[in-house]
Amino acid sequence: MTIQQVDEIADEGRNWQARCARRQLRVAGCVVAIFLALAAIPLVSGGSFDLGRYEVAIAYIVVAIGMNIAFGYCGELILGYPTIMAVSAYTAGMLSAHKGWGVAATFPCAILAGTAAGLLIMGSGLRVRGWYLALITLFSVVVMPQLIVLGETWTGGEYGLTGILPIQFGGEPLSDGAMFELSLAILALVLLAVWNFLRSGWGTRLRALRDAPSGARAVGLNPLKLRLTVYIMSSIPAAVAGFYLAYAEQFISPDAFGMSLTLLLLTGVVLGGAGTLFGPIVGMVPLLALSFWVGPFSPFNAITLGLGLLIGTLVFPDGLIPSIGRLFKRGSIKKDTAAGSAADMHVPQDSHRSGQVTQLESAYATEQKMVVRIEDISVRFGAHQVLSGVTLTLKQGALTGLVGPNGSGKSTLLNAISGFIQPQQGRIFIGDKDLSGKAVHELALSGIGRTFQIPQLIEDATALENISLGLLGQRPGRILASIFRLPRLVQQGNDDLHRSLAMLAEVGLPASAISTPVAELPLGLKRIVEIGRAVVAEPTLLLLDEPAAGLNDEERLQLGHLLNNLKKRGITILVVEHNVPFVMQFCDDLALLEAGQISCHAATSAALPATLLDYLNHAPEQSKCA
Ligand SMILES: Nc1ncnc2c1ncn2[C@@H]1O[C@H](COP(=O)(O)OP(=O)(O)OP(=O)(O)O)[C@@H](O)[C@H]1O
Repeated sequence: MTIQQVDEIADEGRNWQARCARRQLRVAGCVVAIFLALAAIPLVSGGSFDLGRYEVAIAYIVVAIGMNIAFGYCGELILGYPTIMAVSAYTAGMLSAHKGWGVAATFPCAILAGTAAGLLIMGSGLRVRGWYLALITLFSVVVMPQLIVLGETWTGGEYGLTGILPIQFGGEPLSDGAMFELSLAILALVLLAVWNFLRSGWGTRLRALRDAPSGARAVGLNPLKLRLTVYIMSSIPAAVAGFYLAYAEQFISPDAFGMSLTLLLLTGVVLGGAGTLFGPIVGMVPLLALSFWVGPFSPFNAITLGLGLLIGTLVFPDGLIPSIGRLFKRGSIKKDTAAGSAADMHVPQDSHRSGQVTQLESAYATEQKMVVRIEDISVRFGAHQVLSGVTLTLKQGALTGLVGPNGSGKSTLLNAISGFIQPQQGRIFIGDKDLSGKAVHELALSGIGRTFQIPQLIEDATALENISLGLLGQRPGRILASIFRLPRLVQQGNDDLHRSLAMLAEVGLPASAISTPVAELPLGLKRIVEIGRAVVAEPTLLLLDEPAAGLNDEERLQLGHLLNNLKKRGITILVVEHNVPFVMQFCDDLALLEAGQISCHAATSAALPATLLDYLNHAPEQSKCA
């Protein structure tokens, strides 16, 4: 890549950062203006009935914001939020009504109880996904009102709980106006906390878990830890809303936490745009307005909500916010039609092939520079023995091509090395370190990077964001530091952004990839983005699964040059590839996998053994050596 091209990317990176900062400032300005306007409502509003309705509406919006973290950003179909609200509301209500506790004491109890209930309900998400998870969590919404009725001595049963003491300030109960301002303050704080949380890198982590779970694990993200974080973060707003409702109404009944609330929340999040920060607000406001217009207890309420969902999703299939965003973007996309062309790739020509490689496996094993050793790996699926005692040694900075017939187990071997499959026997060493039995994310953190036959990327994120995921996988992801936007974390985010930009330039992506969603890139560039994501974390071993598949001659050549450059950085590369000209041109040595074993391992710089030549000459016509 020329200095001019590197400068071009650095310029575009700076422009992109400036554009993002400007957009965030504009959005923050609008939000502050809206909140200030809303704060004036008590001055013009009719009275406590109207204010009470607005407070309920705001509480529901707070819950929808929490739901959006799990459902929108992480793709977890969790519907049990009314239950979390109920647990929190009843905890606060009962402690206040029966024990006379003040707000300072009931608040932590309610939030803890609500969050614990959230973890309990959502815990099944650690085992099941999709509709199973939806059904289990929905079940809690059906059961909760019955539990409340069963515990009527404490909860007041179906007639509701009364006697909740009002929130006091200076010995006086808060006025209706002050209660409304409190609800606004809660909404503002929750929105700010969630915004900070999502833009600190957690948003990218969660979207990776939603769209590319294997990719997320391959960069070092622990899905269990991520999901627990999501469950806690999405439960807290519901718990806060439940707590607030108990005090706002000073009366709670089981009817308030039923199925219709679930429907309202789901509709609002989907209609506004799941996975967008302001989607739940934009979706909930018209629905709540409709609901209040029809009457919350009217039989037409559910019908109106259902119609709203139907019409909304037909007209705005991705939700209101993405549709509005597309309208604004349309002009710029038209202008930028060349954004994703593979021909824009800027990969420097490598100056030389790697040095001599040794001939056979036994010889490799004695080399001082040996870094990766795969020993006696066996994998069986049921009765099907795919790998039987595969042993392979890879030298530092060498590019080894793993070839073999379809179904011979090449991808299985990559999966076994990277932890996606636990082999029945065998060991994997990087240097002296035995990595056998480790989980995928642990192996990623130990220096194993990989790509996939079908790229595992966040399709609606830009190439730059996808590459930065490689670094996010290495970071501990501190939740409180993210919410409070501690300067140390912001600095690290900036450093990571610059490293990701440098990687984008190094792998030869065009400057336009900084702001182009990868969904708009051709397959060749997607593969390069995946390589960038793996390499930015500076792996010791890079595993590539058919990176040249579907590429044209020019793109293959560019990919080969890129791999040569990565080798020069000392990265050991194992590439599964069917394309014979590609492996002959770029690989330092070739390993042939047949009948579950490495039948031959030799350097491409020397005369190839007959077994390997025979395989290469009988490879499919389109991939034969010219
Ligand atoms: N998770 C799995 N469960 C059961 N069988 C599997 C699984 N993964 C792979 N296999 C089987 O293992 C064998 C090897 O598959 P693998 O994908 O590793 O082959 P490959 O050499 O990479 O093939 P190709 O070159 O076509 O990609 C195939 O018969 C495949 O059906």
